[in-house]
Parts: sequence; C-alpha cells; structure tokens
Amino acid sequence: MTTQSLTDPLLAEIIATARHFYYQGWMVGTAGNLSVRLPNGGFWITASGRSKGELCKSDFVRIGPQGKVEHTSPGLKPSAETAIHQVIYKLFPEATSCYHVHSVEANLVSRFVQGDSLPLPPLEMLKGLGVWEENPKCSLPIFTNHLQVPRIATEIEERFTKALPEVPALLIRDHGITVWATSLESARNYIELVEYIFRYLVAARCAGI
Ligand SMILES: CSC[C@@H](O)[C@@H](O)C(=O)COP(=O)(O)O
Ligand SMILES: [Zn+2]
Repeated sequence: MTTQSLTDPLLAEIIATARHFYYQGWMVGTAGNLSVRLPNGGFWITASGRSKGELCKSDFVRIGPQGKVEHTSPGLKPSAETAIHQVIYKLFPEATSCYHVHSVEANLVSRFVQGDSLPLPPLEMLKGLGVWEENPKCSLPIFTNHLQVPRIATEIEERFTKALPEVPALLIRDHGITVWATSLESARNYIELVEYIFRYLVAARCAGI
C-alpha cells in the first residue's frame, strides 16, 4: 500500500469530522486542530490558520517521527499547537488520533473551578470515555493557557508522567478541549461526549443544581 492510498481515507475522514465540529460551533474562525498518527510514528496535522469548515487534503502537514516537517504545501505551516499533539503521542503510544476544539461551554466550565482539575458529574456518558463505575468520581485535568504553546506541552508532559488522567482528555483554561484515542472515530466520539458533559455542567449551573 502506498503512503498516498494509506493517507487519503484518513484525511478525508478528518475533513468530514472538522466540518461536523465546525457546524457545531466548536471550530469557528479557524479554531482547533486535528491530527492522525501514522504507523512510523509521524503524523498528519491540520495546517495553521485554515478554516476548519472547508478543509481540503492540501491543508495538512506531515510531521516525521523525529518531529520535523516532512511534507507540506507552499505557504502552509503546521498547527501552532503541534507541540501538544507531539507530547500526547509521546505519552500515549497507543493513541492514533488527537483532536482539539474550542467551544463556548469548554471555556465556561474551565472557570467553574480555580484549581487544576474539573470534577465530572457521574453521568452515564462517562462510560463512553472508558469510566465503567457506579457513581464515578473522576475529574478532568485543567492546564494554564500559556502564550507559549511548548510551555503548555511541557506542563502536560510533567503532570501526566507523574499521574495519568482518568479520561483521555485535557482542558486548557479559557481555550478548549483536547482528546486522544486509538481511532479517528473514537476521537470524534470523545469530543462529542466531553462537549455533552460541558453543556450539562453549564445547564446544571443555570438550573441551580
Ligand atoms: C482562533 S485562533 C486559535 C489558535 O490560536 C489556536 O488555539 C487553535 O486552536 C488553532 O490554531 P492552528 O494554528 O490553526 O491549529
Ligand atoms: Zn486551540
């Protein structure tokens, strides 16, 4: 199988997912970035500053296994948040996809707590994120939105090296959610599940629960 025949369906799936997220209002104004890992350890990632509602196959940059840009098109730069995808793939060798989106609700809930963890409500939806417990008490790690993205990546690496998160997701305060998964389909589901939980948290606060 050639690199191209391997890559084309993956990029087509990411393009469809980005369009879906865009129409949910989670990738407006070029926000967010999506990547898929290749068997050699490199990955394709969305180029920086592209409208995520109308991506095409030339809007991706390939990062090699050593972290260098291997394939790009004229005028394209890799996502400004490539360092976060890199550290996720380093920390989670089984992950083959990493998705990051910005929603209003993610930003609201990131201010519901002052500390570095957001307690998650014990919703049935947590099973979709791999939490199979009755009345689970788990939380989502929150990171500071440093201007220098590599600093965010360093803090993710330091924290997750000490203790793995309970769910395959992290929240950057006032910024958005990042998830990782073993397939593109699972990563899409994880984004949807986490965003559902965020909507629930916002609605619960409005309802005074
Ligand atoms: C709307 S600007 C958002 C960016 O600063 C960043 O947070 C983002 O998610 C998209 O950056 P990109 O470089 O296009 O991958
Ligand atoms: Zn972002």
